[in-house]
Amino acid sequence: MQNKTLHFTKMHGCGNDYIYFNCFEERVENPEELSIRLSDRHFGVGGDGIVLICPSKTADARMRMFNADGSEGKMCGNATRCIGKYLYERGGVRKDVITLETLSGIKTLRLTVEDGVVSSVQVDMGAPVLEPALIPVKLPGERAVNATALLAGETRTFSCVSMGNPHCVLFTTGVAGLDLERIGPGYENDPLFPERVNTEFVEVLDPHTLRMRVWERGSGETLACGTGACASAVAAVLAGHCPLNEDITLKLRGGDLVIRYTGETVLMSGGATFVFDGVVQV
Ligand SMILES: N[C@H](CCC[C@H](N)C(=O)O)C(=O)O
Repeated sequence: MQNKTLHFTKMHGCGNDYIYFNCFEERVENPEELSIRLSDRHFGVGGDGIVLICPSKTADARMRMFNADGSEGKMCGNATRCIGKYLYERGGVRKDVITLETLSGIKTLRLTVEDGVVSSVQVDMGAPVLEPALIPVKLPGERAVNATALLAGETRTFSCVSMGNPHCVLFTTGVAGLDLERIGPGYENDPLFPERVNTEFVEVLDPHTLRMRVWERGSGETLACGTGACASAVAAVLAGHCPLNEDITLKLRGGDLVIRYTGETVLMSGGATFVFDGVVQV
């Protein structure tokens, strides 16, 4: 049988890089296996996973994203901004307000366009979820904010927030020096989290600035995590480190995101970048 090829576009949001497929034009079979193979930075294209941009009956497009280990994520903040840019500049969706169907509901994207080029995207990420059973995390009570429990082998204080996907946020110092390759898997796979968890390590620089590193479920350390930045900002507001309804800059290894928790919803603003196009044998 002749080898099938697929066209892809490599994009990143703050260095969180994915391999994008336009499924309005080409069908992707077995995305789980494809993500594992193509995410490999030596034997594949290289990326934190793959993202499918698909037709939708209820929005301008539908997103499916797969981590580098093939697991499907229910939401991906950095990918939503890249999809907004892709749809406007290459997908014929010439609107500055675009809707995107995800496994965590329909998100509204507001594009800043300069001379036909999308320079920034604001995503309404929706309300954070704090009920432990909905994150999910095996902790008692109505919310797991500033909870103290055994986590990754030690008693620690942390907050759990879902932005459609599960996050565990720890406030600490010396974030730049953490050995995430060594400690990350212990958090990701802790039995407190029945669906595993994305873990953010956050340093409060001032009431409007947080430094964050992340160990992502299914992809390891990434240079940025949009949902993680949102979860970190919500946890910081709830802990009294940052103000409600004001812009908070999240300084990530791959760039900055601006997050605002209004009390009802979370707004995420940041860039999106085309890197290259290619054709892959599948
Ligand atoms: N690893 C995440 C999905 C990607 C989230 C992240 N890249 C973002 O930008 O939100 C999960 O399994 O829930």
